Amino acid sequence: MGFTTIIPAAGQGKRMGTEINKLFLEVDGETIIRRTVSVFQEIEKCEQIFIAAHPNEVHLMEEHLKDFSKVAGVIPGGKERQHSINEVLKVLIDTEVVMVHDGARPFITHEKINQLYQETLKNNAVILAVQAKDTIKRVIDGVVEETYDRATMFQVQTPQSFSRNVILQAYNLAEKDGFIGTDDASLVERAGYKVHITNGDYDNIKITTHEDLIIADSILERRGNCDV
Ligand SMILES: Nc1ccn([C@@H]2O[C@H](COP(=O)(O)OP(=O)(O)OP(=O)(O)O)[C@@H](O)[C@H]2O)c(=O)n1
Ligand SMILES: C[C@](O)(CO)[C@H](O)COP(=O)(O)O
Repeated sequence: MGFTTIIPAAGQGKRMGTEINKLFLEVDGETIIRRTVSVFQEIEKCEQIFIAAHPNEVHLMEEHLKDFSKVAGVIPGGKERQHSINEVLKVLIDTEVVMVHDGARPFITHEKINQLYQETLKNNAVILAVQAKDTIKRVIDGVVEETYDRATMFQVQTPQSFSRNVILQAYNLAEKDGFIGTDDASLVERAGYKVHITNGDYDNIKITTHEDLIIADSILERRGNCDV
């Protein structure tokens, strides 16, 4: 038994501010999306990878990733990240565990993916998270409403991993209710399941703005370009 990976890659990269989808930008000579896909390609338990691509970039993405044998399909994505993932869920068969991982997080490691997979076999819904380093406050109209106990605050990452029936049920319910969440786990939570966390990695950044490219270079330099 193994798992299927869904990689949402259909965004516009508006906050990056480049003309092309940020996932086609290169970090140290390799595109962000190829870096992300190659980590999953090398994981023995990853059986297949589906990519959600912008409808205008499906062919480009297929060509760009054609040498990855585990890429089983490039599916046209939707308006929001959640819609893109939902389009892939509709074509998924023959898998018991589904991992969703942002195309924009190329520094995920083999160790973290394998750890997450093992945890998903014990619990049906598991996500990577790191302890918040800053104090988190709830703010409305520029005024602080509440300060949270930092010990209970976590920043969540991807991959987020689920038994197939759990993620399918959660996505169907969200679609029925017109609910849009900023991550997959929030859909699973509102469907009534317990979502567990396992230790993430502060290097597992989501490349979102231009400054993140500088951080990306420094992560690669520290890793010597090989430690995944
Ligand atoms: N309609 C969308 C929007 C986002 N994504 C993907 O979801 C991941 C996380 O999204 P984010 O980093 O916010 O990427 P963008 O949406 O491209 O960025 P922005 O919000 O700045 O436009 C990315 O891999 C992105 O390609 C997607 O598949 N479909
Ligand atoms: C799913 C996610 O990466 C968890 O941190 C994040 O919520 C994606 O957010 P975005 O708005 O699509 O960048």
